[in-house]
Amino acid sequence: MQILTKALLDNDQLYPEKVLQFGTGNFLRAFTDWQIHEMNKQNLFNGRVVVVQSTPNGTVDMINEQDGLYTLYLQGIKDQKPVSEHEVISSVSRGLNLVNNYVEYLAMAKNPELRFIISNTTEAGITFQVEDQLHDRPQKSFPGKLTAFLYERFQVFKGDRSKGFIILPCELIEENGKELKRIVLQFARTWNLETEFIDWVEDANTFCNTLVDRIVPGFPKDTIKEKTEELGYIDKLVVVGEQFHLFVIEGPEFVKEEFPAEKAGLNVHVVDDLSSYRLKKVKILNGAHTLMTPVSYLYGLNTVSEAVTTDVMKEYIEDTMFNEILPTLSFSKEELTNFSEDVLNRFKNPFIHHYLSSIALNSISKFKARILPTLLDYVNQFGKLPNGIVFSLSALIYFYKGKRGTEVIELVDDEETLTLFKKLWSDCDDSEMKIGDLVSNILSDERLWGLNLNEIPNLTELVTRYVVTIARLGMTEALKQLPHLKGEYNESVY
Ligand SMILES: NC(=O)c1ccc[n+]([C@@H]2O[C@H](COP(=O)([O-])OP(=O)(O)OC[C@H]3O[C@@H](n4cnc5c(N)ncnc54)[C@H](O)[C@@H]3O)[C@@H](O)[C@H]2O)c1
Ligand SMILES: O=P(O)(O)OC[C@@H](O)[C@@H](O)[C@H](O)[C@H](O)CO
Repeated sequence: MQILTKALLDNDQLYPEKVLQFGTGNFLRAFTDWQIHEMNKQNLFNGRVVVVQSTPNGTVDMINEQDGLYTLYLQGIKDQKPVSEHEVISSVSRGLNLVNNYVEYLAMAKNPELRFIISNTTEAGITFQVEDQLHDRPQKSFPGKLTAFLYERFQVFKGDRSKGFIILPCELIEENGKELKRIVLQFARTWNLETEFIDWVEDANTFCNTLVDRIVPGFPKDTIKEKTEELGYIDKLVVVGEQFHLFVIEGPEFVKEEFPAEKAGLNVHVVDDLSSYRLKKVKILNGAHTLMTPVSYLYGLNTVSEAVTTDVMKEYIEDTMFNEILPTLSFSKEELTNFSEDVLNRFKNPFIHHYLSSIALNSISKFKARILPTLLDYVNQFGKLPNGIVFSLSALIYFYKGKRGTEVIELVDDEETLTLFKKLWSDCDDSEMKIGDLVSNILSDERLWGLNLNEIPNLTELVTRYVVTIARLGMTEALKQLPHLKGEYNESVY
């Protein structure tokens, strides 16, 4: 069987390179690269993407081996019917590995048609790294690399204001565009670059805040054999995503003209303020993912669809979403209910195997960003603890013991966090006193949570009670007991 390359395609339209993309992962290939492909099909964009790899485990070698081509499966409910479609995406021109191809990377700054910079370097990517220098090849951080590229552009076109970029970071952090710009300017100052360059970064470039939404489990490791037979060629870069997509860009009107995805019929919106979209999506969708992961995994389940369709778990997830997350949001009840029901239907997508283990990556910082604000809002608004959320926090602490029965859980988090949990759990037996000490130690750690959680009334006691129950009875039994353990907190507030 042949590998997917240009030789297998009839249509070999060579559009100019208009987009520089940082991050070679599944998500962007199923999201913005697909959107560009869709716009190209309608002659609305007529441009291609150069993908640059920043970390050693990227995919550029495979991208180049396949002439930038890959197959995207979009599976889910479309117009109320289950749909599975697949298509070869041809919007990527080539990939560059910055360790070997830094000269080619900087040379792209000379291309007058280059207009967009898109990134998804995970939440860890948009950071300032003090050791980065302008002359490094490459700089370690993504903003460091970007600053060096922008400086090259500024020099090549002698500060021409018409040669700046529209910058669309897709990392799931608050005000991603604003934060990226802040760090680029920090590098410019740290590297003592001219004030004219700083002015050019400010005036000629548009850093947009964005919000992305599409569930992309990535490479279909379970079904690749059947898919390869169906396709009739070998594709090492197959990506699976759901049908649903939403891209909200906070930016000026001209972005809509230059990135005419909405005109192409896609669910892409250029708006003045995306905060309400973000609040709903992160608190409800990502919040529910993060909330269910340790509980469902310890219960013995492996995927999101299993979790939202297994009776006791379904009840736990829905109860917590509707009674604890939703009441902290100030949108109409109807809007929140509809949004949550849509999210639950997306989670049930029978085609998609979205592994809880992949959502579990960096769970502590995800809990802090995606659930903790809801816990705090709930306590402030209602003067009591949200039990379902507290139970998830307890399950998370137990999850970081690293065992599901006899199976070892491959925890992926930063070194410091893993070392802390390992030490605390190795000193702990199942006695209430020891677990109480462990819980109190973890909750007090401001590096993990940004504040001392022991200061929240009754939280330490309730988490201890739940962790003890999980440790002694196991998750299945603990979950069954949750309604009784809730005691006085059991009534609904919504
Ligand atoms: N998969 C989804 O369903 C989905 C949906 C919306 C948003 N996202 C966001 O996408 C990210 C994960 O991306 P993915 O699903 O494509 O995973 P992935 O592992 O396929 O890709 C991650 C990419 O980030 C790069 N990267 C990782 N750490 C980096 C760092 N410190 N600096 C620079 N680059 C770095 C990797 O090289 C890789 O190219 C998450 O941050 C998530 O919030 C994912
Ligand atoms: O991608 P992560 O690891 O940051 O978070 C896991 C999921 O919550 C996330 O990927 C969602 O599926 C996505 O944000 C939906 O748009």
